[in-house]
Amino acid sequence: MASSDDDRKPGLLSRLFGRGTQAGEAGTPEAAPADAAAEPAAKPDAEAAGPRLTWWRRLREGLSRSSSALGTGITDLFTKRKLDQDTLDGLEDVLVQADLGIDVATRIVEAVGRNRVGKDIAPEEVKAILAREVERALVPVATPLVLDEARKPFVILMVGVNGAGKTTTIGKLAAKFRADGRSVMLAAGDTFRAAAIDQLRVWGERAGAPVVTRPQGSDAASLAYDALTQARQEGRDVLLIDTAGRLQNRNELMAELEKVVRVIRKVDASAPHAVLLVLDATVGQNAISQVEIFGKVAGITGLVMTKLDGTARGGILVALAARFGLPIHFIGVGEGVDDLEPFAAADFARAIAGLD
Ligand SMILES: Nc1nc2c(ncn2[C@@H]2O[C@H](COP(=O)(O)OP(=O)(O)OP(=O)(O)O)[C@@H](O)[C@H]2O)c(=O)[nH]1
Repeated sequence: MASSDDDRKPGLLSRLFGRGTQAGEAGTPEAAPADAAAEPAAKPDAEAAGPRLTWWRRLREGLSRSSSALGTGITDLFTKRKLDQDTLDGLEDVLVQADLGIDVATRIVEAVGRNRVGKDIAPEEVKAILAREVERALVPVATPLVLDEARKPFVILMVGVNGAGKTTTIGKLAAKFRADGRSVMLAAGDTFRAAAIDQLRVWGERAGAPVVTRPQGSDAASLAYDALTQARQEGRDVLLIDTAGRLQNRNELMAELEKVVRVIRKVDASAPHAVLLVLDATVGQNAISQVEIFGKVAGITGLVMTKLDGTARGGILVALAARFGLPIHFIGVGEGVDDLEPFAAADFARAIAGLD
């Protein structure tokens, strides 16, 4: 059953989540779950007390582990040294270790080496070239998620491995869509984990979006079917469907995901209108096989990369962009509601290169 929240109160949402408020004012849901993972908007005390960080600062700080790994490698190589082949080889190693992928690494090394061998080159100059080449690789995939108003509801299916951040991302997206004045419904399709259902309920309450749930262990496909039927009847703008995390090598679970897609299409042959693969940046190269396999099973239309704040391997996003060319819609740099933003190529490139 959907909860009976009044979901047409964007004012409430802006009070709870709106930009320009203190993070610490983010409101406490009445039914706070016991599960720690179900406290999505909690912010560190220091941040709650201080002025809100702008997205740029959060991005810059979130990517600091990746940028300092790159920055240290570059500084060590390029300080007070004329550029030679050894330095360029060393640079390639640093870039590959930062998970940028061999194609982009080669392009950056070529760009740094062009007309500069035997000359002085400062680390800052290398970082600027790095930022420029990374941006060039990312521009084609930095595509916003466009909600087609003709689809009512616009159905978004969230897929990914366990713990990638699907439920949290749904909560953050629901808050964004509500802040834009859209009517949103959530479907707690992760029927394996009771905590995931509770977690989604809390996010739904916060965002003012009713959450369709079934008891733990229920059939995820039939829940998705019911949720879409209900969202249609109620004229919702957006339906976000959570799914249980599954490893890409577990065939039976992947088959279940196919079933969810098939069943959704019985209600609306054009649905799902977006299938977003949520990728945890900390997994590094494993993200590549996740994109390949989820792409085959569920027909991914776009990517969301989370936990860029928890890793030095943020470069994986660049490798994925170069390899698959799939749209990257959003990136996450923390657990709070404001820690997810549309993906912008230039900002990401400057942040990972450690430039201000
Ligand atoms: N640091 C950080 N943590 C995040 C981010 N996004 C999600 N998380 C955390 O990652 C953990 C897992 O997130 P969930 O949303 O429960 O992941 P899930 O994919 O729904 O997990 P399953 O239900 O097991 O499939 C939670 O503790 C989230 O708060 C992020 O961008 N940065």
